[in-house]
Formats: sequence, structure tokens, C-alpha cells
Amino acid sequence: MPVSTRSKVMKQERNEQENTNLNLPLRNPHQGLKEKMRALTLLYEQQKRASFSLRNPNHNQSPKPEDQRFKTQLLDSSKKGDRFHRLDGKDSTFVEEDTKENNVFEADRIFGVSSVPVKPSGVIRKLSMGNGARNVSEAEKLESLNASVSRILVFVRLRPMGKKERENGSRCCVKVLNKRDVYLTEFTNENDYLRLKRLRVRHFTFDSSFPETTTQQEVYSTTTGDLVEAVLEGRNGSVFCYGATGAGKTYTMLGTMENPGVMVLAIKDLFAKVRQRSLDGNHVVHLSYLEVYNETVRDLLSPGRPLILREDKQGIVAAGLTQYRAYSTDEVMALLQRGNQNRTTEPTRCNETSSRSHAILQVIVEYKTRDASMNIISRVGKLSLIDLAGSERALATDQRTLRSLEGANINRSLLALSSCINALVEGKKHIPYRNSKLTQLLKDSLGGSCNTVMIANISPSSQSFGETQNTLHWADRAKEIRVKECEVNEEVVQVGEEEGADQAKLLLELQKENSELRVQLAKQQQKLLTLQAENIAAANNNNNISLTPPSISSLMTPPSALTAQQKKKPRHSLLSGTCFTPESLKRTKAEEAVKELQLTVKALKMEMERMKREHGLQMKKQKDELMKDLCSRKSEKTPERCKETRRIVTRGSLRPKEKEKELKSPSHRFASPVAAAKKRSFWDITVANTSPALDRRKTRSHGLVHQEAPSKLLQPGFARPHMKH
Ligand SMILES: Nc1ncnc2c1ncn2[C@@H]1O[C@H](COP(=O)(O)OP(=O)(O)OP(=O)(O)O)[C@@H](O)[C@H]1O
Repeated sequence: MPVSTRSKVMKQERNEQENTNLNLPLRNPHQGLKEKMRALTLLYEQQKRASFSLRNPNHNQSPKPEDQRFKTQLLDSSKKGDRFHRLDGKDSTFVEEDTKENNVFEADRIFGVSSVPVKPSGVIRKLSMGNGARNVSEAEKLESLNASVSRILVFVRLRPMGKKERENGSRCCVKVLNKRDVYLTEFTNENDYLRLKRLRVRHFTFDSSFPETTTQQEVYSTTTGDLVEAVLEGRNGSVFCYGATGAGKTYTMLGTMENPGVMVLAIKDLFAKVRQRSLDGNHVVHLSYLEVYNETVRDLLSPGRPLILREDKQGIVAAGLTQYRAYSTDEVMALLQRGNQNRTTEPTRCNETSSRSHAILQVIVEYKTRDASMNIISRVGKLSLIDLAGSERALATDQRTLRSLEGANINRSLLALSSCINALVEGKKHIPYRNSKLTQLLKDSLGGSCNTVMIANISPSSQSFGETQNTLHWADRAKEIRVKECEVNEEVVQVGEEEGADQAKLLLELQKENSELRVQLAKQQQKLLTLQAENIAAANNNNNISLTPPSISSLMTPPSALTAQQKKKPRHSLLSGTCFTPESLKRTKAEEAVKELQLTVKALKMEMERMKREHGLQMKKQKDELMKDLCSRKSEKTPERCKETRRIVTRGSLRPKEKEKELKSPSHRFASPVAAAKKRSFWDITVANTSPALDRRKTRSHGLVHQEAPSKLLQPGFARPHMKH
């Protein structure tokens, strides 16, 4: 028996005649058991539903309108005899299905429960991509609404018979009917006398099956159109072509210049949709193209060293793979062309341009927009378009050299792929993705949250019967794979969180900068004012302008408290100005303030000079008085001494001037230490009255200077010996 559950063995006319004569329906030996199993399962499900409805009386008391409509549709179709006919004209699989539907409704009637008819699990799938142009029944759609998982969508494409194949006398062994069913006929060998005239036909059902006349655009819109739409919404999508060498995978994926394939049409469609939505937000498209050849991963857009596969948060990624940012379809076409030139293709006996590697084109679309509350929404969708290398038999291709090694590697990776498909179908915990580079790269597509589409390419030639049967078998298996429901890869960045923190940071920085600038400005203003005051003072000095020095009280008075007369002058000058803007007012006020300051500075300087002069005069007066007093005292004692004292006094009165001179001369300062002279004067004032011995010691230490110490002369009765002569 064939592995496929739907495959049928039909015997030759002779056997059928026998069956007809015996009035027995065409039956499978296990049919009875299967039917019993189905009946039991149905009964169990009905009972379950009944108990559920008893527990929840409000639930489904009356059938939902859509359920009712769906039931009616099915009943109508069954009444109409909308059945599928076997190749030999007799009812086939669909008869069984219809009977089963009726059984379900019968059970519903018995238990009084409304329910959605149950279809075999193989046909149920979850559509997470919206409405497509697929042949999906209403029952499948309804059931899929309740399912939390989706399944891979499987399509079959039959290519036309090649010229060579026709010349070789090949017969067409595949028939696609109803855009869904595929019939594979095995012709018997003319030399096999035992099986002479026996015909084996296998029947497969897929989500959609494309006959040889189907256009590229039809294939694209049925298989991939919805995926492109989903990618723009932030969902991942994968399309991969599977089939024997020369079955038409590359034609389906890439196509020709006249008939572009899925990759090209998807890119065109993507950019057209991006352009349509450009007003909604910002879309960024990135592109990468790689191949897996002889178990090494290579970058097709910038060929170099083999790439290493790594697993991160996003899944399996090829480290160092070039991601090109694409802005237009033309640009992507150029990149695709470049990538295909780098792809490994070799002529084999089956295909003149056989792809010896698995090629994966990845298109990543990033979308950013803002919602009503100005939060940033970013979505990332990834579309993987995969053209697998052809599964082949060693005998069919070249046995020799590199081709055989390539073939072995291709087969190994495809075997790994089939192992993964098997494990996924059987619901095993461990899926052997690591067995090959190809399965590692397809991990997301097969077992992740992804809308996955498989296109199985088949040849009509009877010479490729084995490969075609194999491909159909694996495609049929792949239908059973359940994948996680495809989720939207969306991220919402709240304005309050990140932007708020950023704004606070910015505010602090600005405040800091502002205070620094304020300090700098104040310093500059101070400098400017000082400079202006100095300049004006210097100019006034040069012009010998005689200004009456202001009194101290007037200097201490703030400008606001000036008398009306004082205020009048600047006001007059201000009003006389032709321009009376706020800036000019400010400028004039500043000028006024500067002028006032200059005047103050000048007045202070003059006051200081006056005070100096007064002080000098007072000092002179005091000295004279003191001298006079001394002289009068001396003259009372001896007239000679009085004379001498007078002389001395005269000299002493000159001494301070000489000292001043010495200290002011810089050359003198270096010849003799000024500090010492200063110290000496200090000693003159403070120590001279205390002890003459100490005074002597000190003067000795200061050498030359002691002889001219003027202050000592001021000490009463202290005259230097040499002065006596
Ligand atoms: N639907 C189709 N319509 C017309 N020609 C087709 C179709 N499918 C395939 N062909 C032709 O069949 C030949 C083989 O197709 P293709 O190279 O796509 O096979 P393949 O499966 O990619 O093989 P391989 O695995 O060796 O690369 C090509 O010449 C191609 O033009």
C-alpha cells in the first residue's frame, strides 16, 4: 500500500468487472476498520460536545447563523451530487467525505447539538494571512478560527513536457484536476507480463495544484501574494520550492526575463505596496542572498569566505552576511542578477542549467510609525524565498567527480529536511535541524512563528515517475506540519519612558550650559565696563578736561537717587535720539551707566589725589612743628647744639625723599636688597625705641643701608658720630 492516506489502488477493468458483478463497492481491505474508528471518534466528539453544552446551557443553544448556512451549503452540494469522479468515471474519495459529513449531521440531530462538521485533520489549516485566492473550503476557515496553530500551505506545480522528453517517447503520467487534485499514473512495463494492463493511479489533494498552463503571475498571487502583505504587517513568511532536478523550481522562483518568477514578482509587489503605504509611516527594505553549497554557506551578493551559522534571539543567522538596503525594484533586480551570476549552476544529464546549491533570498521590511499617543510602533517582517537544489538519484545525474559529491550533499540536506518534516509531523520533541545547514536555515520556516508555503514542482514525464512520486509523497507529508501561529513582530516604544528620560537629560544639560554662559557673560561685561572706564578716564586726562570732583556723598548716591537736574541731562540726550526702539533704549541706558561709572571713577581718582596732597601737607606741618619744638628745646640748652640740630633737622627733612628715590629705582633694587631696606625701616619704627644694642646688631647685618637710615635721625638725642664732623 502507498504511504499516502488518500492514495487509492485501482485495479484493472477485469477486477472492477468482477466487483461490479458481485455488487460490492470498491473497498480497501482496511476500510471497515477505518470506518469503525471514525464512527467511534465521531460518537466520542458528539458526547463531549453534549456534556459541554449541558454544563454551559447558554453556549450554542441556537446554531450560529454562519454554521447553519455552512451546513445548508454542504447538504445542498451533497444533494446536487457535487462529487468528484475517478479517472475511470466512478466516485472516489469525495464520496466517502460527503458520507462522513452527513454522518456528522446525523449525530448532531441525535444529540440535539449544533456543531461545526469535522474534517480529516490533513485538510484543516489555519489561515493567518487573511483572504487569499486559495481553494480553501468554508469548513477549513471556520475550524481554523478556533485553532491556535497553523500549518504549512502546500501547492503543486506541474511543468509542461519538455521537447527532449517528448522525443524520448515519454508519456504524461500526471493529471491536475479541479485546481486541487493531482493524479499520478504508473504505467506498467510492457515486458512485465504478470502486471500487463494493470494501472496504478494515486490521488493527492493539496491546497492548490497548478496545471502546466498556469502563468507565473497566477502562481505568485495564489502562493505568495498574501505573504508579502503579511510581511508588511510585521509577520515572517517563507516560500520554498521542492522537487526533483529539472522539475521547474528555479523557473518558478526566478523565471525568465519574459516570465519573471515568484522572487521578482514578490519584490515588485512589495515595493508597490510600500509606495502605497508611504504616507502611513516609514518603510525600510533590506536584502540578503545566500547559497548553501556542499554544506557551506556563501554570500551571493559579496562572495568571500564561507559564512558561519549562529543562533541568536532572531533565530539562526549567517554571521557576516551582507544586508543591502534597497530603495527600488530595479536596484533589487540588479542585486538578484549579480547574486545569480555568483550562484553555483552546472549542466547535468537532467538539466542543462541545474542549480547545484540551495539559494535563499531574504527580504526584511522594517516599518515605523506613531500612534495617536505619539508612541513609536516598529514592525519587522522577514520574507524568505528559497530555491532548493534538485533532489535526484545518483544514476540520473553524473556519477563522476564533483557532480557526484554535489549530488550526495544535496541529497543529504534534503534527507535532513525530510527527517525534520517527519519529526514535525509526528510531533516529536527533538527536531533534527542541526543535521544540515539547510535545515538550520529553514528552522524558522518549518517550526517557528512563520507563514510557510511549499511549492512542490513536478515533471509530467513518465520517465520521472519515481521522483514525482517521491516529491508528491513529501509534499503530502508536509501538509501535516503544524507551525506556531504567526505573530506580528511589533515593538511599541512609549514616549514617556525613553523620550521623557532623554528630554529630562537634555533639559539638565541645557540648564548647566545656560548657567555657564551666564557666568561668562557677566565676566565679559565686567571686563568691558572696566575697559571703557579706563579709556574714558585716559581720554579725559589727555584732553585736560577739568571736572569738578564730585563730593563723596554724591558718589555714594545710586543713580536712581540723583536729583532731577542731574537726571535731566541724559534724558534729554536719550529723547533727542531719532531711533526710539527697545534696543536703542537699552543701549542708551547702558551707555548712560558707563558714563556714570566713568565719572565716578574719575571723581574717585581726583578725590584720592586731593587726599594724598592734604595728607602730605599735614605730615609736613607736623614734622615742622616737631622740629621746631626740638630746636626750641635744644636752644634752651646750648646755642651751638641748636645750630647743629638745625642742620641735622634740615637733612632729616630731606631723608624721606632720598629713600623714596632709592626704593623706586629698579637698578638699585637689584644692587641692594630692597627687602632689607624695607626691613630696616620697619626696625627703625618699631625696634629703635627698645634697645640700642639690638638696633646696632640689626644695622650691621644690613651693611651699607644703616648709615642712611632716616628714621634714626628722628629719634630724640640720637645723632650719628660722623654727622658731628
Ligand atoms: N512552468 C514552466 N513552463 C515552461 N518551462 C518550464 C516550466 N518549468 C520549468 N520549465 C523549464 O524546464 C527546465 C528546467 O527547469 P528548472 O531549471 O527550473 O528546473 P530545476 O528544478 O530548477 O532544476 P535543478 O534542480 O536542476 O536546478 C528549464 O528549461 C525551464 O525553462
